[in-house]
Amino acid sequence: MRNYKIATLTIAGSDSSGGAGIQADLKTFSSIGTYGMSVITAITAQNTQGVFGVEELSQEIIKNQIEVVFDDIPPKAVKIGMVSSPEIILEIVKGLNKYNPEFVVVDPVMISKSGYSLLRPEAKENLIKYLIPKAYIVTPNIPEAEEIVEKEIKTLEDMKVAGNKILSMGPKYVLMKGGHLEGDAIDVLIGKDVFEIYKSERINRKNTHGTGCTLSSAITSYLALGNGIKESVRLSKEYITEAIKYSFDIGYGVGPVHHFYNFEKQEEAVCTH
Ligand SMILES: Nc1ncnc2c1ncn2[C@@H]1O[C@H](COP(=O)(O)OP(=O)(O)O)[C@@H](O)[C@H]1O
Ligand SMILES: Cc1ncc(COP(=O)(O)O)c(N)n1
Repeated sequence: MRNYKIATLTIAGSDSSGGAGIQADLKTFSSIGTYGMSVITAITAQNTQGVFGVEELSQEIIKNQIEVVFDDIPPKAVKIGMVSSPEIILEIVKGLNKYNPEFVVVDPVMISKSGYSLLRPEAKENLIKYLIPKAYIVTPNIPEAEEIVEKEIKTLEDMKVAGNKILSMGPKYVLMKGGHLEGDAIDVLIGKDVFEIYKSERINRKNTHGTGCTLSSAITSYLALGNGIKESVRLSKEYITEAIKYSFDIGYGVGPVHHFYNFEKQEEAVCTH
């Protein structure tokens, strides 16, 4: 059930092509039905073919954005994506400590699908030490989880082991995303008293730019709307699966998912009656 009076915030990088980062997050919030706000950490010159430039914003303007947003429209849930540098991470953690939002969803963005590094190597330590412990849920993909636990992940069993290791770093839940393995797209939710597997058929489409951003923003919206963790992940998995299924070719490279497939479906239903 949509409720545009419930505010959600994304703290992330801008993707000029609109498929990932801040733009994907705001589209997802809007599609699922929460009021979306943004704190921009970095600007990328990016399209469906790659990332061609990155400029980080100053700590000062990041702090400023966080404070004016929280002081005026406190978000029910916050999603954190590209954080780029050790200093930016510390600034965000300061903000989280000051305002203490109910739900913090951390998508530990490290490398874009096109292979460009979106997290400086020296920032990994702060990510693990300060940001991951603040998370209600952290949502690594396979390469990110491998980087965090410093171990290869090849099987579902490896995903469980790595997920438990990340859980021991302090978040309440870990969602290990299996999009990078072969076969069905299997994600695993791990918590102290929770273990759930979410499985969908692998969709044979190239348009997966921004899938991780979209999934984590969907979880943020569903949590903000009052769903429990298992239901939020189930609904988000359903949303990303359909968004990939309905994706269309735009640009010359790896295209975005269709964030508003649900609206198009509704229109089709109205037209046929
Ligand atoms: N080809 C696909 N078909 C169906 N689901 C997919 C596909 N690729 C990724 N997913 C799903 O999309 C979500 C994002 O996954 P993943 O690709 O692992 O993350 P990221 O975008 O961060 O690299 C997960 O729920 C994953 O299972
Ligand atoms: C600003 C920004 N944030 C996140 C991603 C990751 O998305 P993907 O893994 O689909 O490239 C990205 N490409 N750009």
